[in-house]
Amino acid sequence: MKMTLRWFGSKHDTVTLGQIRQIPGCVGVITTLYDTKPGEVWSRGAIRAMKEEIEAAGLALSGIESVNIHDDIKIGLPTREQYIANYIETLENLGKEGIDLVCYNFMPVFDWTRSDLAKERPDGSTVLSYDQELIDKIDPAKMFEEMDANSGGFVLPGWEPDRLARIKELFEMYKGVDAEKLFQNLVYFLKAIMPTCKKYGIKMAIHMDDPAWSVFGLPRIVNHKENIQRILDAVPVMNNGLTLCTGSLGSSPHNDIPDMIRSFKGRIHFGHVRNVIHLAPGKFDEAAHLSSDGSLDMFEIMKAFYDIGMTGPIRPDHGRMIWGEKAMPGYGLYDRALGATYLMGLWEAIEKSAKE
Ligand SMILES: O=C(O)[C@@H](O)[C@@H](O)[C@H](O)[C@H](O)CO
Ligand SMILES: [Fe+2]
Repeated sequence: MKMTLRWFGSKHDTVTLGQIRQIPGCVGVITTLYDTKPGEVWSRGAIRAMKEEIEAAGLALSGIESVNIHDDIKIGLPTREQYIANYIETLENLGKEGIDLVCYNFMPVFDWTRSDLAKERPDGSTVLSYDQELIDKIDPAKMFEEMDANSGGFVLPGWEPDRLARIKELFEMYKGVDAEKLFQNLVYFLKAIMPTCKKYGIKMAIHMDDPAWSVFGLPRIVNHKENIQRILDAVPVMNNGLTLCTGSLGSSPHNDIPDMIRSFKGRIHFGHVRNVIHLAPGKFDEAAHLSSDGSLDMFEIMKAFYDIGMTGPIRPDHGRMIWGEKAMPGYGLYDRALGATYLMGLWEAIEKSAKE
């Protein structure tokens, strides 16, 4: 396991590489070219510059999160061919720069969804939270405005404003796309990119849907054990793998996460580890990483990662906002640093007791 932190680049992030370097045990960052749009080709020069900046700060570029997938690929439009060709070119440029891990998601229209980006918890910290009853009252077309108004001026990953203009049109375009069609479109995409992934040893790591159930009537296909296994089986090569996100899977109390980690052994290339607290069906808050602060058993989760011989990067996923920090919701420095050191403490204990 390599401990890493997500970083949005010096133009967009309040957290610096120098600060990340000082988190004990944190060896790399997971990053992206935040200014690129889904469907655009990433130039080799831009990738190299990003890598050099990170390495100059004494850290590794441990993977990309995300190279986003254009909606035409998810919908399965004829125009997907060009966007797939562009994606392949981006993968080639990443491969040539020695980058071998790419996280992405296959959620229609919206990336992760929350009803509140700064819900106050009893200790005064604020967290991202989800309440299905509140979401049901929101007009999906207004969702971008809601998120934007609550984001404290930061551009949220997956909620880039240029998508706002197309929201109604996007909903129209997804009308004929049910879960089966979405799955077939994912398989089509994966089959098309696999030769390039094999050539450069690139591990594609699909992120789980968040929350793990259908939102605004849009289909979900990466949300529970059987669905995820079906994706792995459809393209049964190592390069078709997972970003195992405990917070996304953990939004549903029905997901047995340690069991899923064990059964997906060999196909988990990246881990997002965070805790959530279940409040009622369809209602949860993000919590501190500590097991006792939420509903997930982080010891069992880290133990499962240890048992499968996880060698890829793990990052503390979203953190709470604490100590007056002003940062992108979920992505402040302080609580993610606490999370990283806590997870490394669990790992050290598991590792040492396994050797006794
Ligand atoms: O990790 C998470 O839960 C989120 O921050 C997502 O935005 C995630 O980065 C994407 O779904 C991956 O493509
Ligand atoms: Fe995640």
